[in-house]
Amino acid sequence: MANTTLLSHGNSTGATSVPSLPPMPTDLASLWTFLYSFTGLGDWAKLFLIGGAIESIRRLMSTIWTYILDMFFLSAEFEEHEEPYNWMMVWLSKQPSWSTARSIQVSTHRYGQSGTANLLPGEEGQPGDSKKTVAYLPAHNRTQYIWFKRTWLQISRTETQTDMYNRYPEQRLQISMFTRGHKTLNDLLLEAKRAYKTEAEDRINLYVADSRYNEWSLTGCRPKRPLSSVVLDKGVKEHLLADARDFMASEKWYAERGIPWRRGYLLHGCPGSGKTSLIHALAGELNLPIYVISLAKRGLDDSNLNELISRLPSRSLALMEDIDAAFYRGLTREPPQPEQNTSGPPPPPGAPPPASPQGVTLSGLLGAIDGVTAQEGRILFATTNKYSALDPALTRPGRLDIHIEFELAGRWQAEELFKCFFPPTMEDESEADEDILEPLIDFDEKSPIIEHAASLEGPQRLAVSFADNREPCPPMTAGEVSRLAKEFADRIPEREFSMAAIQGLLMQYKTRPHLAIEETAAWVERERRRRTDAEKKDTVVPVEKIPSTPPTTDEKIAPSP
Ligand SMILES: Nc1ncnc2c1ncn2[C@@H]1O[C@H](COP(=O)(O)OP(=O)(O)OP(=O)(O)O)[C@@H](O)[C@H]1O
Repeated sequence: MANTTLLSHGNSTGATSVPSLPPMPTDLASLWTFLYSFTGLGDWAKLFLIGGAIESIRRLMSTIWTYILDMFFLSAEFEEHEEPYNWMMVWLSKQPSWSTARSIQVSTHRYGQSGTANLLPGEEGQPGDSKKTVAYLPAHNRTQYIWFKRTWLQISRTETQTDMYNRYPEQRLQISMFTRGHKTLNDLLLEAKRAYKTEAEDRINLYVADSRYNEWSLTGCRPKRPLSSVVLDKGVKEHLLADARDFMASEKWYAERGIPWRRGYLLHGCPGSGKTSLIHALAGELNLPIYVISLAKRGLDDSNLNELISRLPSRSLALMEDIDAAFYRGLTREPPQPEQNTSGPPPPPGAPPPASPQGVTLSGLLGAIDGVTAQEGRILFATTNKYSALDPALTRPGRLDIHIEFELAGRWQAEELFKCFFPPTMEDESEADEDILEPLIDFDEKSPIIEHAASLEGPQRLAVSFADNREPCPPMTAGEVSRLAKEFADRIPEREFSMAAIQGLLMQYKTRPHLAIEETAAWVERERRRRTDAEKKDTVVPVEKIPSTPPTTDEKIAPSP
């Protein structure tokens, strides 16, 4: 009241009067009464309380819902760099649901299966093409539903960013299902794995190191190569196969004697003699995937290599090609020397030494091959063309137990290779009939194409030889093939050319065995001349110019590092 009086007094000049304020609160109750006296604030308080209550109820409901979902829904995630992702994608591509789905991805990706898949459903394609059709898959960033054995599956595919430039986006697949136990998921995985394996039955999976995660990643697969197509001196491949089979079946034997269950093979010798081809064929026989280790790969150092080798799955085949070439100046136990920078300004004082060009050292490699972290149950194959450059520590038993030398082709190998190229297509005739087939090379008796080819000379003749490779091979009995093979081998000098070179010769006459034999002597002369010229010039032998591109059967398992 005193205030009011005061104000009244102040307004004695005739100004309008101001209503009096409630007294200032002195305790909590009066503070509440004081605040409540402001009508707007009271409404705000009500709103606040109601909003808070609604949000709490929403959160509670969400927790209960998540709990219910967790109880009744099972959610499985698949990441692109892991193998189950490929199983699932192959399985999904086989589901008929996508042919009627409203939102799909049309994909030519084969998820670890080899070959291309470019045909559309119903499309015929060229003869000889792969008959694989493009796959229909669930679209990205959409949730889709399909049934699996009366269980409802919710499928979502997403792409996650792995670095700030999103250079290597990673695909993820999430499958949720309305089920309490893991049985349905196991059944699904089993079915997907089976579908994947059926597709890959006659193939070998190839893995290389993925530098992003330093993990193995499936790069593709190759058709299995029949062991019979690799022609080596008698008994070599049989011995190797028997040894590898025995090793795979001897886990207990190794454990009982405390010997690490590992086996190493070193294949050495001249280029193009079948080292890689043999490994490829053996992997197919043993049904093992191949893990290619490129020691010269940029960024691979001792610790990465160690980690990779320790991550090799048991029962796998690790391949180190050109093991000598992986090292900067041959294999040595010396630590890597940093390169001398002879050009450009000298490094500032205190600057770190330049990075060594040598990522993996010999001691790092030795440790990785048989160190404590090295995986058990794996077979290691190493190849080299420079056996003498290898350190004895690397080639000692325990690391590389069996060494096999590959020589230039012998006559017997040339003969067998010829038989591989021209298998018999007719039943053997009686002995009497076989005699009629003599003499072996008789161009008068051959088809007009052969007659024409025989009448040509030099490069023209070579050009015709490729153009005519589409002609069917003349039918031959086993007896005739044997005689032709012998005739061919007699014209190949013993241990002078590699099997790859002889294969190159036969490739030019894929369907004309007689012409191949006829051409052999000239080919040998040409090769010798080329070699002498190259030796004179001391240069690399250039590959012979080929007039048209024949189909290639490059059997390299992995690209050279
Ligand atoms: N012994 C062989 N039997 C059958 N084919 C062979 C043989 N040797 C080589 N070839 C053929 O030659 C080509 C090259 O063979 P491969 O790559 O296996 O030789 P390599 O010894 O591993 O050569 P490099 O040492 O240069 O890597 C392949 O196409 C393969 O089919």
